[in-house]
Amino acid sequence: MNHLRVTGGRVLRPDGRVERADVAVDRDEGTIRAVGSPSEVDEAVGGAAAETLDASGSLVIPGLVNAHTHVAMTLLRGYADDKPLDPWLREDIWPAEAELTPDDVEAGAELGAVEMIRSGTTAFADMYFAMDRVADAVDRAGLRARLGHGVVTVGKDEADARADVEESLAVARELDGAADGRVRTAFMPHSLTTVGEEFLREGVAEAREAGIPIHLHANETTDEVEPIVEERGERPIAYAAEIDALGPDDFFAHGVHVDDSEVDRLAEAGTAVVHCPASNMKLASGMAPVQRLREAGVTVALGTDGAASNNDLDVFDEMRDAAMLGKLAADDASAVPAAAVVEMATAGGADALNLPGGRIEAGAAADLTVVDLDAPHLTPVHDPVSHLAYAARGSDVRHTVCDGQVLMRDREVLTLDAEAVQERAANAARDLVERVESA
Ligand SMILES: N[C@@H](CCSC[C@H]1O[C@@H](n2cnc3c(=O)[nH]cnc32)[C@H](O)[C@@H]1O)C(=O)O
Ligand SMILES: [Zn+2]
Repeated sequence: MNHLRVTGGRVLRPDGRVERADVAVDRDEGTIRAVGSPSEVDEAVGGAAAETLDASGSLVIPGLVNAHTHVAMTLLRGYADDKPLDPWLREDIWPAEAELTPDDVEAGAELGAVEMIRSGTTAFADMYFAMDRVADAVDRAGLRARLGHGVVTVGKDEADARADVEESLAVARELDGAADGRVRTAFMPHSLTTVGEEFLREGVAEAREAGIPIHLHANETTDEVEPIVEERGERPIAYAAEIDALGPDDFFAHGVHVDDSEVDRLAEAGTAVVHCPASNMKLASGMAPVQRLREAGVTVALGTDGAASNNDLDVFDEMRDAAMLGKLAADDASAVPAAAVVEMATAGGADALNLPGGRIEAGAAADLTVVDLDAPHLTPVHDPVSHLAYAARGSDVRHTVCDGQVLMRDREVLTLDAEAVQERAANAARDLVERVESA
């Protein structure tokens, strides 16, 4: 067996316990072979020689999952801030995106990949365009992702709108299984208000036939809920169900303005919600009822959303924001506790995206993050799970492993040339802004 051994650390197990253990990874299979004491692991792997990753003084956790982003928006980080969603998109973001080339998308996706690897994220969901270039970046980076082309039909003529739907379906069919199976796909209408009903119905029907899941922005702002209620006399989640977009493999971003009936429908349907607390705070969209969603049995994952509304891709920040905002939203300091946000960022994310990973146990995908606890801001360690939620940062990540491959060792990214990626992205962003200004 071609074997990687993570040694000397403490390991976060699926039941939330933290125990001293080694982890043996079968690199050919990309799976975890054994978790246990050094001698137990020796026995399980038959003494096979191994590459080792030192985890002493560190915590080994499942690779974090960023379940909703637009990764190439790293190029627009800090480009337009301090506005609500609708004018922010229409006045700043969409005009800039109109000038983005496929090369830019690739440069931004690579930058995002470096940022994610460095902060311990091993899997993400991405809604954008030029997705073949995003898939290439995922392939080179060694990450895992569920990718889709975002469809917008408002303001487009019939032919353009239909072409956008067709492109999303084609991308979902063609890219599924790319990067040695680490890329999976979804049909991704942008939202229930930016895609017209007939296009939603047609696209969803085709996606269903092909077994492709659906991802969209849902109930993000009141501006998005009210027109649906006014026009249809029903709330967005009911509308989603009516057009057959509320299935057990589907996952919706935001779910900020969902009422009790919608929470129950999501739970019954098994549709996951990706909570994006930083984006919701920054755009002043509102507070998602995370505690209520979880109590109802909805799978809740965490997402950063794009870097232009966050402004980074660090899932550690998202854990802390989710805990803080969840308490404020519920008016209860015991709501959304540390263990809950850690679960949302790991198993919850993997379950929402229906991707392997999210749990450190024999047979699971070898997607692991090793967090260095030897730092002043992480001392003392009364409770490592508390530290993950409330005190650790992405920069505390030491090693990142995805699908059994070491993507970062001792804070050095191995799969991409981080410096070159950063320089290319900075140049692409500068040129982009020049084009936007002269357009
Ligand atoms: N094919 C579409 C692109 C859709 S990609 C997904 C879109 O979501 C946008 N976006 C980013 N963050 C948010 C958010 O928080 N809510 C809604 N849309 C967002 C993003 O800028 C991007 O335009 C077109 O040609 O316009
Ligand atoms: Zn988004």
